[in-house]
Amino acid sequence: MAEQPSWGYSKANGPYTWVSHFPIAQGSRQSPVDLRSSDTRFDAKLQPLNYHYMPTSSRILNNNGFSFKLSFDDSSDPCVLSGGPLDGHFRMNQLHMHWGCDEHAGSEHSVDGNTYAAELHMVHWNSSKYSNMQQAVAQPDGLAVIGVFIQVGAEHKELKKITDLLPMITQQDSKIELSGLNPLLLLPCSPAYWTYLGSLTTPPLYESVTWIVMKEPLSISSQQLEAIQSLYSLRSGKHERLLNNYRPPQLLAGREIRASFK
Ligand SMILES: NS(=O)(=O)c1cccc(F)c1F
Ligand SMILES: [Zn+2]
Repeated sequence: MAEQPSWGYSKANGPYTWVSHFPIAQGSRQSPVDLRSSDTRFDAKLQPLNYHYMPTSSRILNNNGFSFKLSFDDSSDPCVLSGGPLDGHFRMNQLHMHWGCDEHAGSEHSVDGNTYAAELHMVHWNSSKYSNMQQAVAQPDGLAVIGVFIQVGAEHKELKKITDLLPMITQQDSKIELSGLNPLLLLPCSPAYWTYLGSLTTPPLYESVTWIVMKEPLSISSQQLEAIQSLYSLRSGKHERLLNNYRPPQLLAGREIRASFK
């Protein structure tokens, strides 16, 4: 079996090339999408989201070569999401971000064509139906990801616990302990969200995600955005800045986007 070239975000291996090794890239349930007002419908039956999130104990913050991710030990005192559009309980497995090289592009979802500086993803797996993330990740009802837009403004105190550590993990695969992060403080004040059925936005692009995108963005300082944008990757063998790690919007292909707000 030929070694699969590693995917990435450069011209040579970026989002427009992923279909060659991951044909589902042209599927009918791909993410991200542009959240267009003309495609969204207020759904009064949508429940509020329920978070049973505790300040986490020791966690690993590692860089997979394209982003940093905070992995949670989802066996003990898990952070659990339920309600909203979801059936059952979903355990948080990791959180990570996507960004670009300027503050007006970097999010994956967009709102009526408008993009943000970055987007936080909080990845949960369906612990009511599956035993772990690996089992759930390819199932159509396997994952729920909360997307939170990020714009430049006031400093974000809770995200500072992450951005302060980033200069220490600029090398690919470096890891560092982070404890005491409270994921609840990474959510915006407003409970308003959009929801639709989509996919992972990175290979293998499994169509297994119920997306929940929060309407209200978080603000971080320009210094915090700088720290995020200064992550380096050795993935291509060269020590280079990560210029961007966001996938462009995909076809809605007739899907419905529901809004929890009018
Ligand atoms: N960008 S993303 O949230 O769709 C994502 C990426 C990698 C693994 C995942 F489980 C996942 F959900
Ligand atoms: Zn993501």
